[in-house]
Amino acid sequence: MHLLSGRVADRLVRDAGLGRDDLVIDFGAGPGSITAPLAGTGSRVLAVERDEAFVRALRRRFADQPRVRVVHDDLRRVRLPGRDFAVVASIPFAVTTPLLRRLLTPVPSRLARADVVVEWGLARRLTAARPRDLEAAWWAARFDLRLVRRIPASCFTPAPGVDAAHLSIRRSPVDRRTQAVLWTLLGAVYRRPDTPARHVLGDLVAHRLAHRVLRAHGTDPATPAGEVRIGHWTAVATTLAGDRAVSPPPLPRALGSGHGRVRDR
Ligand SMILES: C[S@+](CC[C@H](N)C(=O)[O-])C[C@H]1O[C@@H](n2cnc3c(N)ncnc32)[C@H](O)[C@@H]1O
Repeated sequence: MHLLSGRVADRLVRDAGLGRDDLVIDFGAGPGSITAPLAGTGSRVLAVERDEAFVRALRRRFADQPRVRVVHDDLRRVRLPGRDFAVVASIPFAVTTPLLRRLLTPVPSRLARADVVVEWGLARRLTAARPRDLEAAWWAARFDLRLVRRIPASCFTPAPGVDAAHLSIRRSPVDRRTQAVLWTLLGAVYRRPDTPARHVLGDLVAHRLAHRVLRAHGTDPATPAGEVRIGHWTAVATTLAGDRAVSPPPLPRALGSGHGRVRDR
């Protein structure tokens, strides 16, 4: 499935706001409809593609552009850069979730920003103010996820059965200690989403502190924990992380690697 018009690719690249200092990855580069405008930004571009014929064509097409490197690999396994990078890509629908897991789950992820095409329904789910599960909450608490626009199925060939969306992803400045608090907090929330927030938080810190912190962030302590907006949980975690009396358990090992899958136990 490839983009028919250059307009969608141009807009994605424009919104990404890249310059010469950036390193950007196009996952599933295909014929290069996104790689080409990316090359025009002057950034260093990695075009990852697993199909041999496309790889050969991409290498020919960008042979005179030393800042474009074509990587023949599977996006689920390719080594990710050890420095901050951006992603601009129309991600193959079948492997969107494994790729997002690699980019958004690990605590040490070097993903700084992404402008990607994903399935419309997935973009809607990931940008809900109240994520429906722990994984979506973990991503939304540490990255600003926005649905930029709908992209009709007719913009692709062959046309998929569903529309797509431009999803914008920007890393939020959440330090490691706050992430440790967040992990414990969100794990508790998604184990008991129907329980009042004050009880869920009150099982982790003193009841008076739980009450005070929830109120300070404009959350009624009686609200079911799963209905509290994700931005409020991030704010609560930030406040608690600043309190030296709070000592969160260490983050699980799976969150430190590039292959983390979010599980709450
Ligand atoms: C939906 S993507 C978009 C292609 C192009 N960037 C565009 O926007 O027109 C399709 C491309 O992803 C490649 N692809 C599919 N699965 C892949 C994987 N696991 N790793 C790397 N490339 C993959 C396919 O070979 C195909 O060229």
